Formats: sequence, C-alpha cells, structure tokens
Amino acid sequence: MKWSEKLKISELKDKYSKQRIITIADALDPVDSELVYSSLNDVTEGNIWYQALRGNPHYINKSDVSNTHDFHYRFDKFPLSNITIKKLLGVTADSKRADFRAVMKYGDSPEKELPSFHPLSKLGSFLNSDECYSLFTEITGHKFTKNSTVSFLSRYMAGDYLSTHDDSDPKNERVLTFILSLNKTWEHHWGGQTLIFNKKNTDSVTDCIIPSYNTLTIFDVPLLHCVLPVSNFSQAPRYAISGWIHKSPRI
Ligand SMILES: O=C(O)CCC(=O)C(=O)O
Ligand SMILES: [Fe+2]
Repeated sequence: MKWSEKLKISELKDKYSKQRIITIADALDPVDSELVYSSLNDVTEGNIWYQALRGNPHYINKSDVSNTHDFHYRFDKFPLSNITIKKLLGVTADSKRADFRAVMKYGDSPEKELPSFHPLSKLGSFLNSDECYSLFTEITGHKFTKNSTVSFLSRYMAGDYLSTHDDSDPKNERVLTFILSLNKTWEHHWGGQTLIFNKKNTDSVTDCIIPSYNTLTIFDVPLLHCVLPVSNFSQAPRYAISGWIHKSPRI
C-alpha cells in the first residue's frame, strides 16, 4: 500500500499548520484504494446474510472492544489487527453453513483471521509503517514511532451514529485521528456526515465531512466531533477506516 503520488504536500502542510485539521482527496494510491474498497464486498455480502438472518442492525457489544468510551455509539467496528471472519460476518462461532466459503471466498473456517494478503490486513500494516508516518509527519509536524497506530473498519447502517466526543483517552495518549472515507455513492440526505465543532463553542460547526471515496481526514486530538445518523433512506452502508496514532508503540 502507498499514498497517492499526486498529493501536494506543501499545500497540505500549510493548511494544517493553520487549522490543525485537513481533508485530503484521493489520498491512497488509486490502485490500493480500489483494492481496499472492493474488499469491503466481503463485508457487505456477509452483512446481507447477517441482516437476512437476524433482521436488525447489530448493536456492538462494548465488552468486545478493547477501548471503551463513555459516549453512546451504535455501529459495527472491526479492528484491523486481529480481525476475524467471525466478527466481519457478525455471527456466532458455531455456524456450520455450507456456503460460508462461497461467501468469503477464502479460508476454511469462519473464525479464521483475515489472511495477510487481504487488503484490509495490508492497510492495517501500512497504517503502522514508517512510510505512512512520513506523510503524517510532513503535514502535521508530529513525530511518530512505528507500530503506534490502532485502526478499525466501521460500518454504519441506517440509524447508526456516533455522539459528540473528542477522541481523547488519557491512558492511550492519542496524538492524531485519521478517518479514511470509503463510499463511492453517497447522497447528502443519507446522513452519516462527520461534524467537527468549534474548539471553543460547540454551538458552531467548523467542518462537515461528507462520506466520499478515498478521502482522508486527519486532526490533532482532542477535537470535538460526531457522526450524524445514517438515514433510513440510505441505499448503502457507510464505510470508513479510522483510528488513532499514539505517542508510543501499540503493537
Ligand atoms: O467515522 C467517522 O467519521 C468518525 C469516527 C470517530 O469519530 C471515532 O471512531 O472516534
Ligand atoms: Fe472520534
């Protein structure tokens, strides 16, 4: 995986130094972003299967998530390290469905971890690499140590949202938040926008990030933000790969 070669780094750096938040269009190399995007089909197919069986959107079990927060959230969250097919599909461990292999196209057991060649695994590793950090350092001025990223794939279905929070987590020393939006077709009335609030006055919004394709937002932690509910009329899940870079190595 790599960043796009077309990024105008000095412009990005300039903007970041003034605002401490930036949204970068066409951030990943186009071939890599396409690979990651198409790999979401694995998740979508699983989700259709899951939805058909269970009916309702999945409420994440807080005990499943290593970092718990005291804000309300309701979306599926799949850590990109240690991600399991079982979690992607949202099913219980004892499923013996014969068509599992057809659904996932690889692997011989639903519990198997994503193989290292899967684009989501590759992206997870890239987000922990020196190559990834060199761009973030150039733009933000922060220095990063290898393996200090925690990343996850999120899937918001109709009604899912994330309430206002600032990503700070004293124990984890988060320095930078990143959100890579991965949605090719999105209508404004489908909701799912990320609102960034004014640092001093939460009555006003400074940025509204619309779900789009291969768009990367980064900002310094802490910064108040939320994700608006995905509308009942949305025709697709909202996908993003996001996470944080910490002061010290995490893996
Ligand atoms: O998906 C987004 O736009 C933001 C996600 C977020 O704020 C979080 O997971 O902390
Ligand atoms: Fe956040």
